[in-house]
Amino acid sequence: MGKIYIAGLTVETLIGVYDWERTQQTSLLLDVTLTADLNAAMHSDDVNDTIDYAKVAECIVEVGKRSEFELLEAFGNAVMSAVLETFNVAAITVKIVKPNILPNAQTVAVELSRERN
Ligand SMILES: Nc1nc2c(c(=O)[nH]1)N=C([C@H](O)[C@@H](O)CO)CN2
Repeated sequence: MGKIYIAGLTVETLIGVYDWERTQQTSLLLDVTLTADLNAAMHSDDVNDTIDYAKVAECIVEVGKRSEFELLEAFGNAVMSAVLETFNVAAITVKIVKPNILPNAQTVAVELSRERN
């Protein structure tokens, strides 16, 4: 097993509890950790034998484009479902950072994890 990290991925999505948040998309920053078997790629040096982090990033950006959740928790769950359905990963952790939303904090964030059943 190994880990693949994507840090600070910008994802635009409609998200928020309040009416003023639902008139335009918000920029979120995602940190994603994937647990997967990387042994084949370690030996073959072939991107087809691993989890292509560029494709994972594209997948997550697409989830953002088509979703309109209220909570970071629900958006994060949709991200994890999409990645688990599309890629051969054993586990995923997603930290979703929402900047500049509280007057007295730089960021708020939620971190969620799921494993393949
Ligand atoms: N645990 C959470 N708390 C809150 C969320 C959220 O997504 N998860 N969202 C909001 C509002 O949308 C916030 O962005 C502005 O107040 C409030 N609390």
